[in-house]
Order: sequence, then C-alpha cells, then structure tokens
Amino acid sequence: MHSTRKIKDDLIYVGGSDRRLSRFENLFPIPRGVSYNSYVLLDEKTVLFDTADDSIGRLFCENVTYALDGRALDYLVVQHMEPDHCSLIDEMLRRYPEAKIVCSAKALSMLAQFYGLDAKDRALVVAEGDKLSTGQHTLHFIMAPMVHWPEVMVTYDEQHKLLFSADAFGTFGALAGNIFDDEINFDSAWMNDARRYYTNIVGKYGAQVQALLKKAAALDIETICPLHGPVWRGHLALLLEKYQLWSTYQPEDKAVLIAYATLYGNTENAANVLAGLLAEKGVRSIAMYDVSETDVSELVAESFRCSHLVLAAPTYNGGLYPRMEAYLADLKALNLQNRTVALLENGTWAPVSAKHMRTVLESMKNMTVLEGAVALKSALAEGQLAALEALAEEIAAQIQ
Ligand SMILES: Cc1cc2nc3c(=O)[nH]c(=O)nc-3n(C[C@H](O)[C@H](O)[C@H](O)COP(=O)(O)O)c2cc1C
Repeated sequence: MHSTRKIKDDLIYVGGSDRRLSRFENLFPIPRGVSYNSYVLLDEKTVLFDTADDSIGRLFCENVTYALDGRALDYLVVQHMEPDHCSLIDEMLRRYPEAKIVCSAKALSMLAQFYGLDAKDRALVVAEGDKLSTGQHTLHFIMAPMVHWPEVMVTYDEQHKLLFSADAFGTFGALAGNIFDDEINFDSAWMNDARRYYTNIVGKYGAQVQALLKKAAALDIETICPLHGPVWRGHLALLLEKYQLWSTYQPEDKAVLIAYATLYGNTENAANVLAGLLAEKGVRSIAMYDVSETDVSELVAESFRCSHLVLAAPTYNGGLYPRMEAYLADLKALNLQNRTVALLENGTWAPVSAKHMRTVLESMKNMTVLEGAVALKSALAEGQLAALEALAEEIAAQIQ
C-alpha cells in the first residue's frame, strides 16, 4: 500500500525509510535508519525528482503510481547518481516509456556506467542556469559539483520557492510519518545525526558547499527538500547556520573533546584525571570517548562540533595505536581545520605516539597543536599531575 505525504497541493513525497540497513555506504552505523526521499510534482507536465534505493523499491513504485494517479510521467530529474537514489531509474523508465531524464552531462555518463543505460535519446542534459517550464512551475537547475559527487545538481522551483537539494541538507535517520522539520524536535532528536551525516559524507567538500550556499543565498527559499531526512520549512535559519559553520570548519561549541585510546586503562585514567581537572576549572562542556568503543563517524562529528581536542594514545609497535591512527586519518581526509589540540602519549619502553599524532595534525590546515605533550611511561605518575594541571589551566583559560 502506498504511503505518501503532501508537501504542497501539487507536490507529493513518494520516498520511504529503511530501518534494517545497519551501515550507510556499508560504513556508517545508522541505528535510527535512513530515509530515501523522492518527490512527484503534478503540473501540466509531471516530474519525479530522483528515485530511491532498491530496499524500498516496492513502496516507492506504489507511491509513484498513487501520486501520478493514472497520469504519465513526463520528466525524471536525476540530481545525484549515487545508487541509493538511482537504483530504480531503469524501473521508472520501463514503467513510463515517455519520460525524459533531466540531468547533468556527467550524470548521463554515470547512468551508463552503473546501469548500462544508454539514455541519450531520452535525456535532456542541463547545465548551470538552465530552466525548464512544466506549466505553472519553472525549474532552475543549479550545478553543485562535489556536494558529494561531481555530477550533482540541485533544482529550484520558482513558484514554490523550494529547493530540491540532493544530498545537501540531508540527515541520517528514518522518517516516521512526520516528515517536516517543524513536526519533529530536530534540535534534540536529529541534530547529532545531521552533524554526523554532514561531516562524514560531505565534510571534505567545505569549499564546494560554500559555493552552493552562495548560490542558494541569491534565491528566495522557503522549503528545502533533501534526499535524506526531514523536509525543511520551519527551521531553515538553524540549518543554514550549522551549514555555514560546518563548511568553513568552524567549531560550533567552545567545548573539549577528549578522545583516548587504551589497552590496559592507564591512558584512560589520565584522560579521566584531566577531565576532572578541567571540570574543577569550570569547563562544563567536556565530551570523552574511547576510540575503540565509539564509531569513528561519531568521533568525526564531535571533532567538528568542539573547539578543543585532547588526543591521548599509547604507542603501538613503534607507532600509534591503530584506532587512534584511523580516527586521525579520517579527520585529515575530511579536512578538519581550526582546532586547538593537546596531546597525551603513553608507552612502556619507547613512547612515540605523540610524535605520530603531531605529524598528522601539522599536515592539516590551521590546526594549533599545543607545545609539548604529557608523556606517560606506562601509567600516570604522581609527579605528572602538575603537567596535567597546567594543561587543564591552559585549555580552561582559552575556553572561558
Ligand atoms: C602490541 C603492543 C605493542 C606495543 N608497542 C609499544 C612500543 O612500540 N613502544 C612502547 O613504548 N610501548 C609499546 N607498547 C606498550 C604500551 O604502549 C604501553 O603499555 C602503554 O602504557 C599502554 O597504555 P594503556 O594502559 O592505556 O593501555 C605496546 C603494547 C602492545 C600490546
């Protein structure tokens, strides 16, 4: 049975959610599931904006059939060629033989690569600034290369003042009936997933997101329809403010993230002592994670949120503890910038973990790595409390 919702009188949500998939891109845990959003516009011409993932194929097809209510499909706008939005394109082309695909030139070649579909004869290839009238509506196509992939474009509907934003402004998390941001408590229930989605999926491409935000600023936008997560119409300012911070790599909170690795608990103990000292000095926003216990996507998201990072790790086989190494590699790959970082190392015979962490951090942009590192020899010694105290003092002074 179909399950759709009206976005506007002539615009229908035809997507659906998957709560079975454990990892998005087979990488990022999604305990709250994920939605694959898709939209049907019923104008003089009918338009489907992107398809969905195979996993919701049956529901999606029923939804499109219901939304079209016996009409043919005239246009299928393909904004992003990632398979979670495209795996039902060939099904749509079979069901609606008259439908034309509207996409960028790059998307057309990806369609052939992924699905062996030669859609040249039924494609309307669009470029920056091209428009398409569907009757009452005029659609503007805006290229958004590398706002996830190179072929990405977004579509502005002039009449509804609505942006179909592809993966931009998307969020992990399944939808449960309430699909609008003003029907849910986004800040408390969804923000962490929004941040984790952005930082891990698009985090690397801050400059490209900035370019899209500049183009979007020139448009009068009242509603944003992304390909994942809630439809935005109530809290656009909140979302745009977050996107501005995330895409310029500015921290959201004056806060300390302590990420530690540990085998036997001694580095963890030092991290706990430091957290206590920070708290005594009045730092209230402290988040602490064991890098072996916390998924790296959470660590990345928290690193984008916090202004100060404390990285604490044992030496391992003459190098850095592997989970810490992987987390740091992700921060570098995702282009994190503008953070102050303190280091704490541990080692029983030849500690070198601080040196390794410093090397990675110094190869990143605009990272301030505090001088020196608290260096444990197996466990925190009484005489090292003063060094931890001084570190807590320095961080607290910067935060307050
Ligand atoms: C497989 C393995 C390799 C290690 N390699 C080194 C090393 O190269 N240099 C060193 O000083 N300590 C090395 N260590 C020791 C740990 O870094 C050290 O015991 C540290 O104190 C552990 O801190 P923790 O109590 O927080 O786990 C190694 C330990 C293990 C298990």
